[in-house]
Parts: sequence; structure tokens; C-alpha cells
Amino acid sequence: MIRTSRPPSLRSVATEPGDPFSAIMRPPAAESSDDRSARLQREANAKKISDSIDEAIKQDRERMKKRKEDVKLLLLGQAESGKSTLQKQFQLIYNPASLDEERLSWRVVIQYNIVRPVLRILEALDLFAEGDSDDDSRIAKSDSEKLGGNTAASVSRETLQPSPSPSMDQQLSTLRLRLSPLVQLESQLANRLGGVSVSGSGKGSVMVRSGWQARTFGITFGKSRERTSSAKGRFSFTGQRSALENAAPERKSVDMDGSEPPEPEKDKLVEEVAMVLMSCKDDARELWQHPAVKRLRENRKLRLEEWAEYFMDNIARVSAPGYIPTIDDILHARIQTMGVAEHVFDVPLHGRNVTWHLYDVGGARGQRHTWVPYFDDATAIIFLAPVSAFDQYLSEDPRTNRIDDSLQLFKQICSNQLLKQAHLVLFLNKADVLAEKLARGVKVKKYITSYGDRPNEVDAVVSYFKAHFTQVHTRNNEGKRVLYTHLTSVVNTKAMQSIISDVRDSIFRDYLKSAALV
Ligand SMILES: Nc1nc2c(ncn2[C@@H]2O[C@H](COP(=O)(O)OP(=O)(O)OP(=O)(O)O)[C@@H](O)[C@H]2O)c(=O)[nH]1
Ligand SMILES: [Mg+2]
Repeated sequence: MIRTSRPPSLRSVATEPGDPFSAIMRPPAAESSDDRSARLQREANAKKISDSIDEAIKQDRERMKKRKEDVKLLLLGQAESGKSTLQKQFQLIYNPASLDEERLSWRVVIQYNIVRPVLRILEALDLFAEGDSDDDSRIAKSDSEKLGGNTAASVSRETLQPSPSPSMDQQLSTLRLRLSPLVQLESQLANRLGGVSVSGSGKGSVMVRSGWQARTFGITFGKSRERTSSAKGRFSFTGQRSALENAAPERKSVDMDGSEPPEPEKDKLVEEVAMVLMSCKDDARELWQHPAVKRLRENRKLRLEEWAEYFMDNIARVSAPGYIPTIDDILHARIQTMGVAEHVFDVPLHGRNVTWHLYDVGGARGQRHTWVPYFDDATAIIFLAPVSAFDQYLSEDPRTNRIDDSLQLFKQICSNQLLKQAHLVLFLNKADVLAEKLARGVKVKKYITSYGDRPNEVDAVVSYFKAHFTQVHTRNNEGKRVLYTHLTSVVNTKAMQSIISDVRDSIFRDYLKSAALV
């Protein structure tokens, strides 16, 4: 880079004999007074521009310096590991108004989280009724093509059961008929969420970019909602690094000044689904509690994901008129992240605020390449590994066990040179789902043969998985950094409050240490 000085015309023109610019910049000998004032005006304008450039450079430097002081926290882990749910818990602690503000926009996701499992149950019943007990190829085809790996339910490859009795058949066909208006709304809901199909994400799944809330929110509330803006939290979608460098848009706040919220505009689709849900809720509940469905679930021929079970269990409440999602509903709602979403919070430290940038990434294999640009200046990582996933396979690659994928991914993160300075936290997540699975009698050794004859109990299973993750860390720990491990259920708000404050303190300890060294 070369260093340049101000053009001489902008300083008092001192005509030095040896200066080649002097002659050029010197005013004409016979300059009229009009020409002189025009020239001085030009010079003043040029100086104004030059000063504003200097000021912008100065501000940029200050911003960069401040950005260096910010904490950058990456939430990493495979798809469905709980990253976005953890982000919501941070939001709940450090910017609760913004989560509150999003409540209504989650309705469409929750509706989708109900319609999908209803559809999956009906599809599973179809397979069941067809009852072709030995045709493995049909089941496998149906598994991968019809249901998709990343659906709200999957049907086991095990042998199907014989057909139910004719009266049961009759009941089920009636339910199917009555539920058809609901099922027909599935693709419209997926479109509303801006879903795109990406390879490996499973047929029929929906992925959204960060900011979808704002889009749905805009639809729900109309422009009047945009008036006030006082909340501190900000978010932006950052598909690429360059987009990140732009200032994150201010999140619009709601009623922080105590004024009445504007009357929500009706979202036609959401209202239509709500009406249909209301009229179908008894049928949906009957289907959910039907002995044939119960048997399929008990036999694990039909496996519903945790969010599907949660919303099916709560279908009456969620389908009631005027339903507004609770925080628990929002924490359980499932939508797949695409790209990298940045969320910004102010976190207090000894009487001042430190800006935290949380990066919530899409965890599916096809999304992982988008993480790398965020590695070089990461302060800390929380890696989420769902310990309940021992009996599940990747939707992107149905031959890979999810625990195995988590371990491989963790190894890559531990050994990554760009991340070697980052504070490392491991969440062994979905402890509640693990406990429930084990209580239902699902055997770990059936899926993880190396588990052998260890007790099929939570403590033993967690210790076993923890030992594996610790070993991966120890073997890939050139920098001798500490690994902080927590057993978590990130949907559990009360427990997460104290875990997040522990994590915050440990990140700040490292942060202050490194600041002291600078
Ligand atoms: N019961 C229970 N559910 C959880 C837990 N963690 C996450 N979930 C649920 O699992 C689903 C997936 O969680 P997400 O936070 O969307 O997963 P993610 O890691 O962001 O997934 P991608 O965006 O696809 O990378 C959501 O419906 C969550 O409510 C947990 O500890 N317990
Ligand atoms: Mg996510």
C-alpha cells in the first residue's frame, strides 16, 4: 500500500520551487475574482469529501476494533441436534422481547409440525394395511422415497404386522377421509415457510433461511408493526461472509413503550389451517390414540420425532380458537436451518455490555461447508451431540448412525487448525429423550454393538458416550485446551438458565485472559 498526502490544492498553496505539483496547482496568473471564488468553492467541496472519507475510515477502524472485542459463539452439530433451540434459549435470556414478538409467526411452523405427522401416520397405516409382511424392498422403497429420511416419522424396516380387523379398517378409513382437508394443506404450508428442497434433506422436509419469522411476521402484522424499534437484539441471515459484514438489521420491537399493539392482519393460510385444525382436532386426536397407531408406535414400526409427539399430545390446545404459541411450543417447534444465521445479544460483564454474536448453522451434511468462513475468529464453540440418537440414522445418509456422525464431526471440529484457540463446550443433548427411550425398553446394544452388556440405563449410556467424545477430544487436542461438558435437554428452560450462565462465565474467563494478554 502506498501512503498519499492531501492534494496541495487543499492546503494553502505554498509554491515551493522544487515541488512539481506547485506549478500545476498554482492559480492562473490572471485569475478573475469569479474564477477565484469558483475555484475556492471546488476546493472546499473536495475537502468536504476528503474529510468524510477520513471520518468513515476512522469509524470503520473503530468498528473493526470493537468487533475484535466481541464474543463470537458458534453453535455446531448435526441436523436436529438442538442448535436453533439453544439459540432460542439464549434469546429468551438476553432478549426475551424479541422471542415474544415472534410468537405469532411460529403458528405456521407449529401447524406444519402437526400436519406432517398426521400425514406420516396415515402413510404408515397404508403400509400396515397393505400388510405385505415379507417384502423388504417395498418397505425400504417406501422408507426412502415416500417418507424421506427427514420426515416427522419413519417406518422401521422390520417386518410389518398383519392387517387389523375389518371394523378397525372401517374406523381408520373414516378418519382418513375426515382428515383429508388437513393433509391437503401440507404443501401450501411448506411453501409459506419458503421451503426449498435440498439433496439429502429428505423429501417433503422444509428448510428455511434465518429471517423467515420476519417474513411471516410481516404477513401477519402488516406494515404498521414496523413503526417502533427499540429492542437490542438483532439478527441477520448470512449465507455468505460478505453479507455478514453488513450491519445486522435492527429487529423491530413490540410495544416496549407500553402502547397497544396494532391489530394483527389476518394471514389467510394460517387462518384457514386453524379453521381446518379446529374442525379436525377430534379426528386427529382419535387417530393419534387409535389402538392401531399405538401398536405401530409400540412396535416401533412407526417412529415419530420428539416434536411430532409433543404437538400430537397437545393437539387440542394448539387447535383451539385464538391459539397463541407458548414459549414451550416455540422451543419444541421444528424447522430446519439453512445457511448460517447470526443473532446478536448484549451480555453484561462487570457492569458493561459485551456484544455476543451467536452463529446458528444448518447441521445437515449439505450445509456444513457454510460453517468454515466463521471459524477463523470464533471465540467459542458449543458442539451439540444428541445422545438420544443412538437408534437413528442420518436422513442424508441412511447408513450412518447419528452418534457415529456426531463423533466424526466432533473430531473434525477438535482437530481444525482455525478453531484451535476457540473455547470448547460440548452439550450431550436430548437427555430427556434418551431417558424416555430407555424407559420404553429400547436397547442401546441393538444399535451400538460395542455397548455390549453394560446396563441399559441413563447414567451408564451417558458415561459411555461421554467417554467416546472425551477420547476424541484428547486425541485431537494439540493446544491442550479444556473441554467443558454438560448433559442437557435444551427444551428445559429452567435447567438451561443455569447451564447457559455457567457457559457464559467460562467463556468470559477465557475472554478476559486473552484480553489481558493483548
Ligand atoms: N425433547 C427434546 N427436544 C429437543 C431437544 N433439543 C432439541 N429438541 C427438538 O429437536 C428438534 C430439532 O432441534 P433444532 O434446534 O431445530 O435442531 P438444529 O440442530 O437446529 O437442526 P438443523 O437446523 O437442521 O441443523 C426441535 O423440534 C427441538 O424442539 C431436547 O433436548 N429435548
Ligand atoms: Mg437449526
